[in-house]
Amino acid sequence: MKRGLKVLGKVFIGFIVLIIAVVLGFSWFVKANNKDYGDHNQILKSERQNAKKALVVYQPSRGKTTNKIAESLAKGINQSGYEVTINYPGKHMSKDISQYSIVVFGSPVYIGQTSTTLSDYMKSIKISDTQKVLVFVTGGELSNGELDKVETQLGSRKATEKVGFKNGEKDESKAYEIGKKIGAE
Ligand SMILES: Cc1cc2nc3c(=O)[nH]c(=O)nc-3n(C[C@H](O)[C@H](O)[C@H](O)COP(=O)(O)O)c2cc1C
Repeated sequence: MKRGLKVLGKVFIGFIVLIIAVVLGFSWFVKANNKDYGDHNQILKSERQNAKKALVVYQPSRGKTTNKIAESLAKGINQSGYEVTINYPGKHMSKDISQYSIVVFGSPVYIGQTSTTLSDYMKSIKISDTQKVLVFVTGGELSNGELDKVETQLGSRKATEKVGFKNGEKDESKAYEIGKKIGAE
């Protein structure tokens, strides 16, 4: 009887430790999604003279999936003749984005949540109706809700295009083609 209670106690403690580890692990991911990672300005130049400009702003993800998608989209837009600026959202970013004809916003999804660093930046800027806006999210189990949540941060206007990347093998080439297409339109 005493031994049985001892085993039960150990199982209970193990269960509590497991729960704490899971909660800490989840909060680590959520925290990363809401962190300002600072200036990571990168410019893809165009060979065209007086090339039109595009901006790709994305929250990096732990495994770099979102980074790869953002870079592929940027390469596609660049291939269509645009000079593309890529950066993370945050306080370092200019609030005047009127020079960009195309603007891309991207976020990973952790526990149903998109990045608040990205949404705070989106809420702080003005986007005109003449600018093309692409919104994307990355996740394993996406529903339309996450994309809509990011689009809501645009205020009264809608995104030109919304894409969810579900961590598939061909996501990077798909992103490249989408970038090329939006740059060519
Ligand atoms: C702790 C955790 C929670 C996650 N929650 C979701 C979720 O709620 N919905 C979803 O679509 N994907 C979810 N994912 C998958 C990530 O969104 C997906 O892997 C995303 O592309 C970020 O990739 P990366 O961290 O591998 O770079 C989760 C992943 C982890 C590790």
